[in-house]
Amino acid sequence: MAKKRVKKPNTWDPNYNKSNNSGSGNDAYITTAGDKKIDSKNFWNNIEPKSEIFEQYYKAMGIIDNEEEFKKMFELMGKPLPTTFRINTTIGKSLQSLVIDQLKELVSESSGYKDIEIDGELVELPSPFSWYPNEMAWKSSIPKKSFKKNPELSKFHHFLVHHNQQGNITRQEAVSMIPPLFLDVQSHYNILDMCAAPGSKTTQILEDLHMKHNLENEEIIKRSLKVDGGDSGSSNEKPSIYIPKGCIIANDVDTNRCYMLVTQTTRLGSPAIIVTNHEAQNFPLLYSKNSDGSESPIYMDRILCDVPCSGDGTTRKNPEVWKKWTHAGSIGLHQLQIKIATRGCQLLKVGGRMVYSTCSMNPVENEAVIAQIIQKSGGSIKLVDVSSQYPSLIRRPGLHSWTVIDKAGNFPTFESQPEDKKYKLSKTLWPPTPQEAIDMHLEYCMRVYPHLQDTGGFFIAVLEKVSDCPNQIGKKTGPLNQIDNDQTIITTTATTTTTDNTTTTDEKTTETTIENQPKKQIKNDRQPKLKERDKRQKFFEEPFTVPSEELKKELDVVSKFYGLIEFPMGNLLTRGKNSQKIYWASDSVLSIISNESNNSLKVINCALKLFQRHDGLGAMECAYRISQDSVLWIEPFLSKRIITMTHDDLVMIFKKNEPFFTDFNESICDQLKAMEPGCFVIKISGALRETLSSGMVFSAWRGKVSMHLLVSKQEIESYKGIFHVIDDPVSPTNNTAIESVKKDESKEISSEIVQDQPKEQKDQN
Ligand SMILES: C[S@@+](CC[C@H](N)C(=O)[O-])C[C@H]1O[C@@H](n2cnc3c(N)ncnc32)[C@H](O)[C@@H]1O
Repeated sequence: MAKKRVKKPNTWDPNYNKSNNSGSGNDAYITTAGDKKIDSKNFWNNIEPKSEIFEQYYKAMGIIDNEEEFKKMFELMGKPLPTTFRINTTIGKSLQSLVIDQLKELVSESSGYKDIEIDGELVELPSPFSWYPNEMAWKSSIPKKSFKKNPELSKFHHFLVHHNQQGNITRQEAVSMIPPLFLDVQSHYNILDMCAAPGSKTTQILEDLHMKHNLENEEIIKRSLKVDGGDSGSSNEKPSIYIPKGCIIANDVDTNRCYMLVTQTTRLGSPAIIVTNHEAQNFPLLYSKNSDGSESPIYMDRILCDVPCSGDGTTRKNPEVWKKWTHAGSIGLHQLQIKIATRGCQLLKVGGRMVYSTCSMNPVENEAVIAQIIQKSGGSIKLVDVSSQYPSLIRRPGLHSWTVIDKAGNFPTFESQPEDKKYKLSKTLWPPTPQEAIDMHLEYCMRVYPHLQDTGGFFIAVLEKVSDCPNQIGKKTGPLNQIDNDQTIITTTATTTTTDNTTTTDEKTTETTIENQPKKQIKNDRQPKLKERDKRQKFFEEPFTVPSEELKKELDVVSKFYGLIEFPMGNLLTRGKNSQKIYWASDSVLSIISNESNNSLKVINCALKLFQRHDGLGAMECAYRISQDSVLWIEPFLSKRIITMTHDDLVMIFKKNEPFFTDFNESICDQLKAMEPGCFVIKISGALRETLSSGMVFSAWRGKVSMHLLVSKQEIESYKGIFHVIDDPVSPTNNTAIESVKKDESKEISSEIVQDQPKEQKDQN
């Protein structure tokens, strides 16, 4: 389904990250590469990109044996990152190729994009990454200040802003795109993203989850357009096939960051997502109900374990790393990383794949963690050799040995530590024996160093589960088979502070195996105990539920009102007492949410908001409005209350805000008059890209004599800019307009994150 996205914040706006204060994850840049601020002392906050102990540590570690190369790497680590972005896959294949064609044309030599010099320096051409499939990811090293200085460059900037606004491209750091690629997502998979916020990888995975059906159904889209001339929006094909069978559960321990996840993923508008708020190391095993009433554990097909880390590969966007780097940073996180990865292994399906990643180069957070989980797994977890996948991605093999150094010295082995230190540093920090390292193929891990392809530093390991783990949860096996050996309860007394994407953790851990628990308690308690801290941090989110019989009757009225044809009414969920909001869930999401055995799942948000009830507008046939977030999805199912308009009609609506029916041509005026008051859908006619708005869909309100769009003010202002209803906000000659739109967008982003998100959650009733 060719989907055009709306409500995209402008991530090229230098105010963007300041206002959303996302502060972490791989895409939480303070500003864009090449921006004036990056080059100035402001970006580095007067921090000199240098640290003796940092450099010395990696030199001693011998991660790169060639001295020149090592020097080159550290020099680059003190320079800003290029701007990188992905073309979204959910927009459909035709639109994808159109965006790529436009990009190529824009940066081609024939467009005058040759030997452009700015301030005496030759500008490098934007180009696709050779390792990313189908030219869907690009890099640009053009400094922002240059956009104003050259008309060809300003056209490129215009392109970026426009397509970002339209949701056709997403800004994402290059290394952050790697782990989802190795997850090898299929649309029927259940996927768990254990530490997901702010959600750049989740978004990419979610797109992949939807991609297969997009490719498969491209032909179907064309056929249905032919049948109805492309303007009625209805289709002869069953539209429900567009929804992936699987789902992604995006989890994060930090509630505020979970709301960022909601913002990121809502933009994609998917019914196949659940956002949860758990400690990843205690993430509960979920169950599905079988037709005979029994239950089966849901093991995940894919798990992304992008753990909190010291982030010392992120110096190019987080200059603070230079100031804060210590030996202890990685050591303090090592145990938590092991626990999260261990839980991931327990929740993984046999035959499933888990990708472990960090934006740290420290083996203590990487190979040491992998070695430990393989050793503990009794042969059930293996590293996968992915050297033949994405061969043009330049990477170095995982290390077989390393040294553990703390600020007091350098300890070649665990045993060589002074006695008084031994209780402080865990043995797992040290490398396995050389033979063990060979046997577990630590070289299959991947190290991406900044200088290899002008990125940040990153570590990725692809693991496969070949059999049940020794302490497999959810299995009634072995001596513990009288009870549902569900959990190894990990009680972690931890103070986890997350700043940017570095996390400092001070923790003491006790693992209590099932034997130590009173039987009765375990039997009745499938989910891990809430930690004291979690109990204090009460969970206020209202649960999602399946509609009551009474609500189902109301929804039948809604279905008739909009003339829904073949819409999966059984896949609806509601939230809160008054059922004001109705959500559309994929089969997997529905199966998880509707099973009361999963009630302890702390769901922040899930599925796709479809309808919102608005009472108090006087008597009307249907009080449920279609949410703008889901209008693209529901439009193919509508047989009523849909009006096709032209680009010019849309521009007129933007100009007048609330035009009278009589402001439209006779045909539209008659259609409006013939409708009962209430929500309706506007589809803009025209073949792909015939006009800027062709194919766009809007939720709208039919009043007594006039109509208006049910779209936020900020979005309307952005559209006005794009459609030249006001001065072009991205024109290089119109700085005042740029500033005003940027201001609005930053307001929108910050209010979405700071106010709307929690509010949205609060009034889910
Ligand atoms: C490196 S960031 C993840 C970036 C994210 N995967 C992305 O691509 O946008 C690590 C995340 O782990 C979260 N975190 C820290 N400790 C955690 C825990 N015990 N369980 C789950 N999440 C945790 C942090 O809040 C942070 O959002």
